[in-house]
Formats: sequence, structure tokens, C-alpha cells
Amino acid sequence: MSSRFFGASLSRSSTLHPKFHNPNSLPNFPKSKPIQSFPLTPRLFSSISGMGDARRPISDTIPAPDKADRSELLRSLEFSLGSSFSSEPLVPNPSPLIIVISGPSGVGKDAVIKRLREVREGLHFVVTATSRPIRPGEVDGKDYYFVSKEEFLALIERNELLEYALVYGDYKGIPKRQIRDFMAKGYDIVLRVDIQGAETLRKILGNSAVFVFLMAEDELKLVERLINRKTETKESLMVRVATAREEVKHVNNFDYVVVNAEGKLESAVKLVESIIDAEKAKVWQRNAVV
Ligand SMILES: Nc1ncnc2c1ncn2[C@@H]1O[C@H](COP(=O)(O)OP(=O)(O)OP(=O)(O)O)[C@@H](O)[C@H]1O
Repeated sequence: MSSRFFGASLSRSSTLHPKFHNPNSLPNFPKSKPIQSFPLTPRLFSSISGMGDARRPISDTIPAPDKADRSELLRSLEFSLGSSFSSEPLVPNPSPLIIVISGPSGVGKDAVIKRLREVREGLHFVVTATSRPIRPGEVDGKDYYFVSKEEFLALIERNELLEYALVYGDYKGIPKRQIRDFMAKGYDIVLRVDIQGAETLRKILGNSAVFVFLMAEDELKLVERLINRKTETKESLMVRVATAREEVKHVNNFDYVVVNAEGKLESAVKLVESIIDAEKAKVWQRNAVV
């Protein structure tokens, strides 16, 4: 982690997305003491002594606020303080975040992410690469990046995947390049992974990413949600529910837990947004490097 105010993270990407960052307003922070804009030390006194009378009280050189006009007052304050007032932002743009959203099957990961995509700008939802054949209705580059098994193995070989797994005979993995490219443009990155994937990512990214665990309000509601979705056979239902029981025990490896209660999807999405907002306001930023 490094500080938004004092650390190396002060040098920000200059390729921030134009939609939500004005590149002209990018702060050009000095390398040291970035928020000490008003040095009230020797500089002040040297400028006053330069005026001829070091013993003269500072207040004598500044017109009364109710008599002087604003620009005159500003100028004399600047003169007395020995430097002009900067209109550069005092707080630099926050570092792009990596947000890992996970939780048991049926908790609503896709539902939360779909809504987040609608309500929040500046997020990039990572598209996973897979060696599984494309299914009817799926779009390459939107649902997944569909690659052959050989291409997938080449991605592994070239260390181009942040994390990958073999799921029911098909490879699935997170392309690093996609994350790098979007972070360089100032986007925050959202990764949707199962609990095992989240555990692997925690080992790789440590505290440099934010880990959010989605939870249902109770076990019964979670099972009902899976039944209502009508996507599972009785066997897969059994496996998913049994796995979910185990998975909720892993909540301690996460930074935040968000309850996606029945009929309260909107509140869950708002809470995820608040987590992102709070993370962006942190003095000590998690600077993820992929
Ligand atoms: N807050 C909610 N209230 C009621 N129903 C919900 C809520 N959130 C999600 N659902 C519904 O629950 C079902 C499961 O949600 P979803 O498919 O998003 O879960 P998931 O965590 O992505 O599951 P999986 O890991 O199996 O893909 C869906 O039918 C979805 O519409």
C-alpha cells in the first residue's frame, strides 16, 4: 500500500478515462511535501524582512477583509505568505482498484454485477478466457474470450494469466493484459470469481485488491434462490448447496461482507458502491500491480 499524499503513488496515470477525469486537471504535485502548500516558516519571514521591517506585525501588511476587495486581499495574503495560492487539486486522483466479488453459488454475484454495470461508470468487468466451446447465444469477448486449448496453454506458458483453473475439463483464466490495459486508462477492475478463485487471488494479490464476500441473509433463502433459478439438476443442486455450506466459513479471508437479501438487490449494490467509494477515499491506497 502507499499513500495518496506522501508516497510513490503520487505519480498518476496520465491516460485516465476522459469520461470521468479531466486530464487537464491532473494534479502536478511536487515530489515532496505535496499538501504543505503554505509553508509558514523561514520563507514567510524572509519575504516580510524583504519588505523592510522584520518587526512589523504581519497583520499590518494585509488589508482588512471588510475594506479590501477580494483580489487585493488575496494578493497581499500571497505576498505576506511568500508564495501564490495554487489551484492545483490538493488530493490526487485515487489509484485504480481491483475489486474481487465472490460468494457461494446462487448468492447473486451475476445479479449484483449486472446491476453495478448499469449504475456505475469507470468500472471494467473482466472477461474471462476459456477453452470451452462457445454455446449458442454467447458472444466472444462479451461472455468469455473463447480460445482453443492450445491457445490457452500458450497463455499459461507465457505467464499471461493472473489465475486459472481447470473446471470440468475446460480451462478458465483471467488475462493480465486486460487488467493492465484498463487500469492504465484509470478504470477500476471488477473480478467475479468463486470462493476458490478468490482464495487463489488473495495469495497472488494480497492486500493490494479489495475482496468482497456476497452472502444471503440465511441458508434457506440461498437454497430457494438456486431452486427458483431453475438451472440446476438435483445432483448439481446438492453439490452447490453442500459446497456453499463449506464456503461461508471462508468469509474471514475477505475484507468486506455484503448481504444480498431477498428483494434487496439494490441495497447490496449500493453497499458495494459505498465500499468502492470508501476505498477510493483512503489515504493509504492499495496499489495493485498485475
Ligand atoms: N437480492 C435478490 N433477491 C431475490 N433474488 C435474487 C437476488 N439476487 C439474485 N437473485 C436471483 O437469485 C438467482 C441466483 O443469482 P445469480 O445467478 O446472480 O447467482 P450467482 O452467485 O452468480 O450464482 P453462480 O455462482 O451459480 O453463477 C438468480 O435467479 C437471481 O435473479
